Amino acid sequence: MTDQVDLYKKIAGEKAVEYIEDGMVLGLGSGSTVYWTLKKLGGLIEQGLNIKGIPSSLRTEGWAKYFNVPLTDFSDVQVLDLAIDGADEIDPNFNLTKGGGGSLVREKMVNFHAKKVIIIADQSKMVDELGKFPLPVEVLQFGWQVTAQKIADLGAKPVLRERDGCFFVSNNDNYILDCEFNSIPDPEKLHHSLKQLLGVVETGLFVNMTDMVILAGAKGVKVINKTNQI
Ligand SMILES: O=C(CO)[C@H](O)[C@H](O)COP(=O)(O)O
Repeated sequence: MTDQVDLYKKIAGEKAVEYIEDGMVLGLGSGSTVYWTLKKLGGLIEQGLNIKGIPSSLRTEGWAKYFNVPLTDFSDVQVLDLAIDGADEIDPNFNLTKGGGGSLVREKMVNFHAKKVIIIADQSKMVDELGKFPLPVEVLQFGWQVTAQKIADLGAKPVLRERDGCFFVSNNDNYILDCEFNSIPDPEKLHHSLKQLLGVVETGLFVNMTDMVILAGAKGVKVINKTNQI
């Protein structure tokens, strides 16, 4: 990642806090862009802002604690006011590919239960069609080989994710298959086809869940609402 991309992530991440209001319960997404939101949020909390958040990954939980962001969970609140999250790809209909960091199940739960979802990203994440970024699919460890074969039958090349020479294990103790589809013309249809396969826990396709996208790039920061998309 270039310093420039890092800067765009910081700009988008910090911009998102403008939509946070006192008393809100927040969904705290995952990834390096969200890091900047959490850092900025920590500063506002120090100045008296009163919010609490549900983290969508153990990594986010660690950052939130570091920045003194009060945390809660679904035993305490069932509806969140606002979720702020990153993405790996965003299409013109605001469908997303997520899960590059391996937290897609918790991210989807947090976003699904939020009244409003804001996605923050650098400009490069905006694409004409999803699919260049291999689609992360969370699967049970048990029998992952047969699940991978069934996904391959749908036209993908699934690769079991590894980190540091070991199989990557998600926060939910599952594996991730990074599935090269190259082109995903109908994200909703593909999501449903994958969900029908035994062994698939969740897909990284987030369809019809995003209300606003904040994109930062060479031309500055752009806030795009679902109603006036590009
Ligand atoms: O879906 C995610 C993690 O599972 C992240 O939101 C996505 O990978 C974007 O990350 P980053 O902000 O680091 O580019």
